[in-house]
Amino acid sequence: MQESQNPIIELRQVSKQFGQQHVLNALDLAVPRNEVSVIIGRSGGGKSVLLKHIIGLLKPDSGAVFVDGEDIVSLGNRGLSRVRRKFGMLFQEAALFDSMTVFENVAFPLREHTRKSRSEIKDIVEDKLSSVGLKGMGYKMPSELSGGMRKRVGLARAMALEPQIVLFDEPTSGLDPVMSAAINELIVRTQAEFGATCVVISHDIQSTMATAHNVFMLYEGRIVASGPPTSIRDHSDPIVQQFIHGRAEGPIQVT
Ligand SMILES: Nc1ncnc2c1ncn2[C@@H]1O[C@H](COP(=O)(O)OP(=O)(O)OP(=O)(O)O)[C@@H](O)[C@H]1O
Repeated sequence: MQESQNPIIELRQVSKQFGQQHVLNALDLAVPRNEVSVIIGRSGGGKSVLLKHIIGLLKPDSGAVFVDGEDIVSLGNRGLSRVRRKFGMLFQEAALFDSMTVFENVAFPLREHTRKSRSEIKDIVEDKLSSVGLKGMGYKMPSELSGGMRKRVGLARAMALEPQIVLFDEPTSGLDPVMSAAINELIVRTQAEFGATCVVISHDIQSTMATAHNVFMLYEGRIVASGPPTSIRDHSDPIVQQFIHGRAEGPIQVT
């Protein structure tokens, strides 16, 4: 099989429980390369736990996690930090350093992880800021920015090391529809321009349908449906239908 056909992230039979609570239940997931994949599911359904397994912040009780063909479950700290270099991550609240300027925030991973010169770093930071529509904004402090702008700075920082995979944790939560559309466009553009694999965690169905090449629905610790947005929209499973149409009535119990 050609490398391009191998999934970039693969979870095989991954189970994880906290106390008596089974969060992941023999979960299988294969994320294709160089596409936008969106993982949807209920609040508290285990999406963040799944994400933490992908970057090795949590280890499964059983099962295997492969990143770029490498089983990461048995890796120690050194191996994990090497693997994590393949990832950029945009956290829910952008997680900027409030005491640093926008420029310093984006420059941070370059200073931490590379030996690039000041002028090289300056060029990269300016390039990343302009690719997220924030050209010339490097001197601002995060507190001076809107929520959407902060997310864009977060994305510029996540892209600074030109990662193979960018993880987005609820990128549109708390944003108005216009700003959500702008962020969605940015995700699609990030994928297309950088050829990155984008993995998005979301319960924003409209954004999912607009951005995803592939949708995976997580329910009761397993992926219960996967495929392109159209196939998810027309899926026959009543659980999928209830979730994507946001109905209170149906097999999913509101607790
Ligand atoms: N370290 C932990 N210890 C104990 N329980 C945990 C831990 N991490 C997560 N959980 C539990 O696992 C379940 C899934 O949590 P998770 O944060 O993955 O949900 P989620 O799908 O990301 O939710 P949301 O959409 O609301 O962010 C929750 O019930 C949570 O309390």
